[in-house]
Amino acid sequence: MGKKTNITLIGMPASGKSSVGVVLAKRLGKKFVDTDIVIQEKHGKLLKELIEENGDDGFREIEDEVNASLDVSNSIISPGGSVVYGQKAMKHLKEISVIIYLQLSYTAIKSRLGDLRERGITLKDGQSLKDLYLERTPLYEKYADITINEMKKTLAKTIDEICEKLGEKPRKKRSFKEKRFQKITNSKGKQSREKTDSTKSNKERADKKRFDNTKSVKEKSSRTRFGGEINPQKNNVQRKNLKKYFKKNEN
Ligand SMILES: Nc1ncnc2c1ncn2[C@@H]1O[C@H](COP(=O)(O)OP(=O)(O)O)[C@@H](O)[C@H]1O
Ligand SMILES: O=C(O)C1=C[C@@H](OP(=O)(O)O)[C@@H](O)[C@H](O)C1
Ligand SMILES: [Mg+2]
Repeated sequence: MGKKTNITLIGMPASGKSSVGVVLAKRLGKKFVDTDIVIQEKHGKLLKELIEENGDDGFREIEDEVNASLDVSNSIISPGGSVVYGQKAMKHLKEISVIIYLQLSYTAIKSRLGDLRERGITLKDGQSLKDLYLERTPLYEKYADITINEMKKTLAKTIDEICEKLGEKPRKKRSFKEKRFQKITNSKGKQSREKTDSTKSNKERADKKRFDNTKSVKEKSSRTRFGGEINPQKNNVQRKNLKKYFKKNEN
């Protein structure tokens, strides 16, 4: 497993092979290959059309052939869910990649899937989604090097778990405080926290802008009135005078 630079995701349709695959590729700095797209490109037709024209068995032959001749490196490979029927394809994918099975319950798959035929799933006449799930589960289990249970996990959590199982460094998690507040240093070198701009409400942003504008107008007028730069920290008399001046002018 150590020398393999490719990762192949297998699992039922809608288990997330394509959506998890593309994000995982970005996370690990790898290329992304959706072999359903390779099939469409090669045959110049949509998967749905290929299934209609060639039947389920004909489509699976095409799928087997395309996946078996995949020549890629440093890639996340996301084949279609039916790839596990292809012996040539699975032998090849096993040789060139670490195989990860994205496992999800039947109920979760059913609720994620919309119109089965529209989505182009290869179902034999009279076969239900439940039959398909039961038929395929042992095949996914047979080929998997690693199994990830996706139940009740967000896409990000699934990716974290894949990385963990692959022995990749975990993403540095920022604490709630870090996300909401940024560290600021005042003129005395003391550190405190202020809400980050992206987490401020519109009202808070508007208030801050108004405060900053007022501050700069006050600073400007104080310079004009008292001449040149002032240092309020050092000059208490000047500070007191300034306070009086602003109080008088604000009323
Ligand atoms: N936690 C999740 N992880 C991955 N996909 C999810 C998740 N929750 C909902 N989904 C949805 O499930 C579907 C997965 O589809 P897709 O990535 O095409 O799967 P596959 O390639 O295995 O058929 C997408 O519509 C995606 O938005
Ligand atoms: O499981 C299937 O029968 C299929 C799944 C599809 O891919 P996804 O698993 O990416 O949806 C696609 O390859 C084809 O329409 C057949
Ligand atoms: Mg897919």
